[in-house]
Amino acid sequence: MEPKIIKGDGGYVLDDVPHFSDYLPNLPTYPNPLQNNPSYSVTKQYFVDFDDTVVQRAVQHKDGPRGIHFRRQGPRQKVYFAPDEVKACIVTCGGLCPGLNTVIRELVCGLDYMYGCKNILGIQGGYKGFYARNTIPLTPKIVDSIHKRGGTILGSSRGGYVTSKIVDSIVDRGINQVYIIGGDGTQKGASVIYEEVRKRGLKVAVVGIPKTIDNDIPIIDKSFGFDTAVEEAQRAINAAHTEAESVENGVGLVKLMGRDSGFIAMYATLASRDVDCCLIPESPFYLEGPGGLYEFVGRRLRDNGHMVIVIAEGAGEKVEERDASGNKAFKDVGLWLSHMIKEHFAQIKLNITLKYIDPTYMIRAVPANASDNVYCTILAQSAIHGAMAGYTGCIVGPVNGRQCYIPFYRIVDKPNKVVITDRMWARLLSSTNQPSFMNPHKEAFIEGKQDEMVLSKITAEELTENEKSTGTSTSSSLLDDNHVDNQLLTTNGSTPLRK
Ligand SMILES: Nc1ncnc2c1ncn2[C@@H]1O[C@H](COP(=O)(O)OP(=O)(O)O)[C@@H](O)[C@H]1O
Ligand SMILES: O=P(O)(O)OC[C@H]1O[C@](O)(COP(=O)(O)O)[C@@H](O)[C@@H]1O
Ligand SMILES: [Mg+2]
Repeated sequence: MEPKIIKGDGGYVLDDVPHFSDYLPNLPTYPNPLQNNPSYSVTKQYFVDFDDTVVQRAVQHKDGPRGIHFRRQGPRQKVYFAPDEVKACIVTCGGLCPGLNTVIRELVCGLDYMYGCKNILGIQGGYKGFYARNTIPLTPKIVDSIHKRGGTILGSSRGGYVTSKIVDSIVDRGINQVYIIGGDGTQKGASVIYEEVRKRGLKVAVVGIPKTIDNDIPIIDKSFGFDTAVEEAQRAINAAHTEAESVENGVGLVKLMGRDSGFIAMYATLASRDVDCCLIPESPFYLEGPGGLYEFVGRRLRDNGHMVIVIAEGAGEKVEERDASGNKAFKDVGLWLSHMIKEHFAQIKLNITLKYIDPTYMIRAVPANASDNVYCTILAQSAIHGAMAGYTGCIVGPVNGRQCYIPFYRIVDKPNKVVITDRMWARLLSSTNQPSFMNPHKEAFIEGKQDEMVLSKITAEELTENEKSTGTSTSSSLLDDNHVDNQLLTTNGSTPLRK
């Protein structure tokens, strides 16, 4: 996908999204029907100015370039579809996520109530449903109360992506608006569907709505369902804490989702304050020796009598196999860590009681909470406004709190990960006061990663790279934090921990 870059004064760059007019000149346009809708026409500012854009980086310097911007979402004065011309379809792909049904509901209701489009199809069972299943009609009545249920009424799947068959099905069914709800894998597929649609010269808008509890979609502030998942994870952490504090030397261990990105574990830890140690894929850890996990567990048990550990599923694990979409599939890291901790303390003859809680699917199978429901509504309406206005080849999502249209190529490039040299991870370390495992003199050895020894030492070049990619300059303060951590852990219990 060729980037569509528009440059302006002072280093202004608009990373624009594709539009029908890029490859289909002279299409007819129509006045936006919202102009006659009493709910909107009284709001003079309702239509978005063509030039409205949103800056990617909120923090700016006096003499710095204005930087990258994205096109602001919202209804335009002109639309590229007459209401009865629209044949829309909705598909949900990948793992479940709180809010999927809300997005489906709001797409159906928004298309009907705002633009008078009544021809809407549900594709069942993810991408393969385009060519292997029948569609179902969707109306506001059918979707009226689905937001109260978890999951997706359309069903979902991994794998089964065949571009030509999907686009053939779009053409055969006369579909001209495709709403694709899914995570990073899904949006990669959506991007290829857009390319094929464009190659065939079709007037079909392809718009993605990013979904994933992992929060691994870059550029956007966060993905829908993430908040709900973090909230639901609190119940597991509370249970682990209650169990741990009720016995002598109690250890509660909670495993949360997060294949490559530890956002759920990090935010659930920050929200809870009962967690003593959070382990995520981005931050290698080691068990033995000074600054290692065993030492820290021993210390917390001595000081507090109990402790809680949260571990993300992808933390320090060896990839066992791949799922149908090609994603990493792991052995249970929680079981492995439970076993290792129990064995270690048995060996040093300290009686501990460890309770392992795995709420994996519980945190994503629930309906969306209030804030995610609002977020899903905004995303669905933004997607509709964009497709009606002729935008395509993009996702919708918030950047610095403002909804934008972001070209596919921007988000399929590189997954969003916790940057351990960034302030948020530093906040977590200050909140739990756990070791950073950044001992510059030690290799972080992770059981199961023998083939892929992970070095905990972060090199100067890596820090500089991180600064470049995040625009932060926390590295030196973090190295200081790390220094303090190591001091705390090598004083053999004599230095009081902050907690
Ligand atoms: N690189 C890719 N190109 C095309 N389709 C893909 C790609 N990666 C994943 N998909 C398809 O997208 C769908 C969902 O992907 P998956 O990774 O399982 O979930 P998610 O979208 O939530 O990350 C699957 O049907 C999968 O086959
Ligand atoms: O067992 P499943 O359905 O493959 O789901 C497990 C995966 O789902 C996730 O929560 C989210 O995955 P996607 O967003 O890629 O669908 C991962 O963290 C986890 O590894
Ligand atoms: Mg994914």
